[in-house]
Formats: sequence, structure tokens, C-alpha cells
Amino acid sequence: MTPILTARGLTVQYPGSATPALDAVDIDVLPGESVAIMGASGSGKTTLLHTLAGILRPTAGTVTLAAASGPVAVHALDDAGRARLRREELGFVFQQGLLLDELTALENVAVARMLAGVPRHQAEGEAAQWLAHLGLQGMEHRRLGQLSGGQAQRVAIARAQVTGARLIFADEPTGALDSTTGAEVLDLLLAAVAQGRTLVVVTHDPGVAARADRVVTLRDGRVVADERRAARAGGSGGGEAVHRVATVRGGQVEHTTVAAPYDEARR
Ligand SMILES: Nc1ncnc2c1ncn2[C@@H]1O[C@H](COP(=O)(O)OP(=O)(O)OP(=O)(O)O)[C@@H](O)[C@H]1O
Repeated sequence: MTPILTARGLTVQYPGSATPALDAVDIDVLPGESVAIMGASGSGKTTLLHTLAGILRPTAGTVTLAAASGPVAVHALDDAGRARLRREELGFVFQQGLLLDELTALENVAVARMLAGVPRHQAEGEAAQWLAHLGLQGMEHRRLGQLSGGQAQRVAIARAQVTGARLIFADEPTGALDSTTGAEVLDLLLAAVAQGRTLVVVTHDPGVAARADRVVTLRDGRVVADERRAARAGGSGGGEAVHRVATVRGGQVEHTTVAAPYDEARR
């Protein structure tokens, strides 16, 4: 299967830092999978997510996105090109920063379509459909600041999908939520995956990792483990590890290939 996202030798060295935050990371993300990125604080998770998503330009290495129109060299785009790519091809569910407190839930979602040139009336209609789909019917006209953390994440998930983005990046989407609300938000993200989207999620939450198709673990800016899990029926549930792709120990990559990858189980 052709990856939707391919990174090779991805390296980020922040100015003034003695060691790279990301150190020659290779990763392929397959279409329709959910990938949890884990690791200790400071291991490079957010840096990896931002580099894969074209928020941050790598110091070295490549990121290639298989966009609908053909392959895009994300690392080589200028700021405007990366902003356009993020707007048109990618969805984001971050704890803060993308949604505007002073706008209503509806406006926060609709604006993503209006930025793509869709007329306001149509954009609001599409936004209302997504908000209803995500359990926010009746709350469309509340300002974001009047919503709970879980409701605000639902708005973010609606916004991430309303554009038709096939690839969603999430950074600690359950981090600020109680466990029940966090599980509900995760359900919605995994529902998007069950409907064919691809999810890359940075998390400290073992509950998120347990339900992802795959867990990539970083340490000191390097991938130290990359494990696939069996998807249970419906795309949710615990998932047992059945397919170890590669494990890195002491700088050596150990490749193990076990049959029954999740892809067949899902199709
Ligand atoms: N803008 C920056 N300038 C300089 N150093 C940075 C910057 N952002 C991150 N770093 C450093 O890069 C390393 C990786 O940071 P990053 O935020 O990617 O880690 P993380 O695994 O996401 O951490 P956390 O779980 O705490 O969010 C850390 O040592 C961090 O201090």
C-alpha cells in the first residue's frame, strides 16, 4: 500500500540547542491507519508532528504527502505553500490555538470552508451537519468560550473533517479532559479513521495508544519502537499487538515481520 505520508531522515535542530530534537527519523504513515506517537516529555513528539504536518520546516530530511493531486514535497514548500497545504489537505485537533473563543461553534467550523472559497451560507450548512454528527446539535451558536473542553474538542474534530481532509493530526486531544470525556473524544477520532481518514496523534494517554492501530515511540528524537496492533471490529476496542514492524535497540534496527497486519482485518 502506498503511504499517505513518508518521512526520511527527518532532523530538527532548534537554534542554540546542542542536540537535535529530531534525529534522522524515518516513518511511513499508511492511509486509513491511526498512529499514536508516544515518548517521554521532551522526546520530540510535538516536533515530529509539526514537521510531518508542515507547521515546522525540518533542518534536514524530507516529508512527502500523497495528496489527491499527486505527491507534495512538504519540506520544500515555503511558508505560504505550507499554510495552503494545511488549509486544504490536513485537519488538526490541538488543545489550543486553532479555534477562536470569540466565534461560535458554527463559525469556527464554517471558517475552514470559507477559507477555501465556499460561500458563507453553504459553509455554515456543512458546519451545522458536522456539528450535529458530532453530538453538538443545539450548541451551534454558543461561543467557543462557553463550551466545555470536550465540546470544544468536538468542534475541533468537526473543523478537521469539514474540509474533506484525509489526514488528521492531533496533539494531546484528550490531555485536558477527564477520562470519560477523553474516551468520547477518542471515539470520535477513531470513527473518522473507520470512515477512511488517517490519524496521527501525539499522546501521553495509554488509553489512546491502546486503541491506535500503531504506536510509534520516540526517545531523544529517535524512533525506538514502532508496533502495529490488530484493529477490532468497528475500529475501536483495545487491540492486541500482532504485528511488530521494527524495533530499534541500542541504535540497531531489528526487523521482525509477522503476518496478519491490521489492514486485512479492516477490509
Ligand atoms: N521552539 C523550540 N526552541 C528550542 N527548543 C525546543 C523548541 N521546541 C522544543 N524544543 C526542545 O526540543 C525537544 C523536543 O521537544 P518536543 O516539544 O518536541 O517534545 P515532546 O515529546 O512533544 O514533549 P512534551 O511531551 O513535553 O510535549 C525538547 O528538548 C524541547 O526542549
